[in-house]
Amino acid sequence: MYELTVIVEFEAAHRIVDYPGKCNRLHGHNWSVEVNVIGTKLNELGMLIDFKELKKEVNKIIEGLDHYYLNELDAFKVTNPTAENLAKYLYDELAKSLLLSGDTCVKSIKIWESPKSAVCYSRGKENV
Ligand SMILES: Nc1nc2c(c(=O)[nH]1)N=C([C@H](O)[C@H](O)COP(=O)(O)OP(=O)(O)OP(=O)(O)O)CN2
Ligand SMILES: [Zn+2]
Repeated sequence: MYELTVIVEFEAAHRIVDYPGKCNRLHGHNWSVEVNVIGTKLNELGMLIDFKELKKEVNKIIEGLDHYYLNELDAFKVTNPTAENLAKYLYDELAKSLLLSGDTCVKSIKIWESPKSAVCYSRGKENV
């Protein structure tokens, strides 16, 4: 099994609606997103998936978040833009958009809200 990782970053503002504390107020983060893809079959170049291709797909999704107020986006108008919900959103969007061959699939999305706080989202293949 190969496990491949790319990391992308974006900046965005949010507020955690109904949070009993300061995170209820509008504030921003430099988010760091770690994408993990797994699989067993390498292509003719000896790659699971080209880092370049993977980053391109991740960045297409990130473009929709970068420098936005996340609570105003369709995905987070009702769902609180917590690190948990952002991780799942990124996982779902990437699983939809990524052209993967064989048994290659998105394993997990880990999103860092700060250098000390992160959430990792993953799920079994049966729920994809
Ligand atoms: N499980 C989660 N907990 C919290 C989330 C979250 O998304 N998932 N988010 C927040 C807030 O967004 C907040 O901005 C971050 O909280 P926190 O790390 O506590 O804030 P600071 O960076 O200011 O760290 P301090 O240790 O308080 O200085 C809260 N919790
Ligand atoms: Zn926050």
